[in-house]
Amino acid sequence: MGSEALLSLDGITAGYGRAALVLRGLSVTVNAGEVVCLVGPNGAGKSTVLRVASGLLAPRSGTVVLAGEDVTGRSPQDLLGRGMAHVLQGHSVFREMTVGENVRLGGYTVRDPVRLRARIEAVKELFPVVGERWDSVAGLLSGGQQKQVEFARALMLEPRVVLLDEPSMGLDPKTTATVFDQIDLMRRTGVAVLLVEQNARRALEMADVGCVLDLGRVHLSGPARELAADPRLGALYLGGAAAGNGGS
Ligand SMILES: Nc1ncnc2c1ncn2[C@@H]1O[C@H](COP(=O)(O)OP(=O)(O)OP(=O)(O)O)[C@@H](O)[C@H]1O
Repeated sequence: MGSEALLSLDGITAGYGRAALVLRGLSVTVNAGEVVCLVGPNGAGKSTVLRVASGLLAPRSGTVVLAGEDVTGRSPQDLLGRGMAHVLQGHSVFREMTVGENVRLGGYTVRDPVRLRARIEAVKELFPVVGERWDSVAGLLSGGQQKQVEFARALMLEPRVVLLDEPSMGLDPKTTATVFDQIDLMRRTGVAVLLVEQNARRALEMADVGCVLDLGRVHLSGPARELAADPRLGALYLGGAAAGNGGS
């Protein structure tokens, strides 16, 4: 679906403080209605790619283009307002607040009450558990349910690009499948999804395009299912979370 490039990172170099560069000429493009999955060993720089895309880390060189506009170096708030949503690794729901309060936080800049109500209804439809547990304290939900609350919160502003950092982390296989189904639903709404996953095999089964990061750049890329079958993918993990045993 859709061939409109919504997010393009081009020739990105980036790093932290005086330490060696983490990204060294990285380029990746995500089209509307497409899931692009970044895989690679621990420390390869996958989360760093998402941080550069969402404005949390300014690149040293290279460009970030969102829906045709050069947004390199813009703040996370600015990028959020332009349609970039970043769901961080781990759990980021406010555990003491209700599901409804968490979701409403994602729409705090929506001034029009009619639009706000419409967005709430839209995310409840996409993630039924959000509606069912609206008044529950978020910390009482299971890990997978909390992840769906995070997704709902991220979609409140109708983002064009969603960055997902290891959404299956800590989830059992059944819940992981549910979360991946939800990512598929996001894709069907026309959102461009840039996904980081350790669970390479499962993620590549669902993604459209796969990119293997190594030494700070995209080392291998292509149609996700072809990449999943590429023996070089396993070799790059060097006995770590190899594609063949990363699935669960
Ligand atoms: N805030 C930070 N300050 C300094 N160095 C950092 C910071 N965050 C990450 N790094 C370093 O940058 C490199 C890439 O980290 P990053 O988290 O992007 O990798 P990753 O591929 O997402 O790893 P993982 O699969 O383990 O989550 C690592 O060497 C890491 O130590």
